Amino acid sequence: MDRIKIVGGNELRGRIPISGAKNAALPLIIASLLTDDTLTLENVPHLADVEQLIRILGNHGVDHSVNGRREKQGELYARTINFSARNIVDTTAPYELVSKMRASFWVVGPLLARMGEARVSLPGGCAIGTRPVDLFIDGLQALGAAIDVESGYVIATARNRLRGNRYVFPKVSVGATHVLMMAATLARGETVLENAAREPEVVNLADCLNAMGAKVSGAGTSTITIEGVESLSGARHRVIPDRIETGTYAMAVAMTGGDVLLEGARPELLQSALDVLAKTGAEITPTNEGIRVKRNGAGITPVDVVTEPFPGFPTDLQAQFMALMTMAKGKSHITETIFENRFMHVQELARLGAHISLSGQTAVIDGVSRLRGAPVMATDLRASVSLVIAGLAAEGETIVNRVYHLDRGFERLEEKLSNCGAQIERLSS
Ligand SMILES: CC(=O)N[C@H]1[C@@H](OP(=O)(O)OP(=O)(O)OC[C@H]2O[C@@H](n3ccc(=O)[nH]c3=O)[C@H](O)[C@@H]2O)O[C@H](CO)[C@@H](O)[C@@H]1O
Ligand SMILES: C=C(OP(=O)(O)O)C(=O)O
Repeated sequence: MDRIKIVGGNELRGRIPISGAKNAALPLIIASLLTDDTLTLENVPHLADVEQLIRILGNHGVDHSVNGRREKQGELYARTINFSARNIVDTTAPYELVSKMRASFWVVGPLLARMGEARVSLPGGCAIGTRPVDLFIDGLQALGAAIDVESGYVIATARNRLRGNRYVFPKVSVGATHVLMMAATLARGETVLENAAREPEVVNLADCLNAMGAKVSGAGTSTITIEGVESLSGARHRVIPDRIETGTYAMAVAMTGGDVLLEGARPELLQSALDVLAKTGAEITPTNEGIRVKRNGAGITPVDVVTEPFPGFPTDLQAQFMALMTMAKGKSHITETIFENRFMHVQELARLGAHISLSGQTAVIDGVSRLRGAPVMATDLRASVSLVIAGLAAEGETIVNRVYHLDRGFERLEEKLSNCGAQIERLSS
């Protein structure tokens, strides 16, 4: 299994190109199931989750072709991928494929809306909480679907087309918002989703659906209205830059010190996180090319954060921010409100010398003046990258095990960081 070796202590200086967002690309790829025309997606990142989803869609009969730029002998990046779901040959998404990734469950919406049936395994994904699917089931039932859960599969049918309805989410859910929005595009009549997720990825999906001929309004607010249409067409659409990757590298610079331009990053996608970073003492400057992050000399000021749905501080940056706070000049509190088990990085950061105690859903971090490298291991994607950030600032060598978590969500991580002066390499075994 591959590992990442980091020798910490170098400042980061240079430019980091921000990739297309994993969490935007995944629902957009799934939206290709809604039409028998070609959906062309630009700026699709090369990530394990994307490749896995393409395999899952292939199983349903979706063809794809890839174009992109190639750097040296490496993989294609900044890819444009054409998806064609002309013939859907199978409406079952099997356990072997779906159990590896949460978002693959979302095929349930388009398959049901277009084919009138879907049989989808209950999902897997990052081990950060129980992650039930009750809101998907409730919401699809509100649109007229009949749903059974049998032997680990959700079996959904809507023989006479889904029917538009009003559905109020009892809790904000990004995934359930994506799925109900996609399903409602082909339903009979109007659907109104209230207490919907307002994440930029929801807006990106709504824009794509509208380019395909859907009638979606209000995405980005908590009320989304969808007027169902008979069918959708093909379109060409661009994946937004990854706000979590942006925030991750911004926190890395805030931690190591230095000066980096995050190319192509868009500040409005992560304003709350940038505001918090500015309070820690980092200098954040939006430019025509992206976001410039700088920290020279001065130490890191402790700041308290609470994770919240967008536009609040994102749970997907909680672990990275905790890494930064381990070296702050004093005590900070981080409260996780989205997932009940998203503190797996705490004990690993402690291996590097961090002082963190847990009190329910709040971590209390007592900043230390230095971290020391150590072998560490993480159980999920963002926790893994928090260990990379800490390793970049720690003295000596850090080995991060279970790199496959990182490969799910960070494109060319070692290359992007080493181009800015980090000593980081992948050890293949
Ligand atoms: C691929 C992708 O985009 N993943 C993101 C998505 O995950 P995902 O879409 O899975 O997250 P949700 O927004 O659905 O989860 C929010 C909360 O709602 C709960 N819930 C969700 C659905 C449901 O049926 N019942 C229920 O109780 C979840 O357990 C969690 O406590 O949004 C999360 C919250 O911003 C991010 O951390 C993930 O990176
Ligand atoms: C939790 C994440 O992904 P997933 O929802 O696919 O598990 C993430 O991207 O941080």
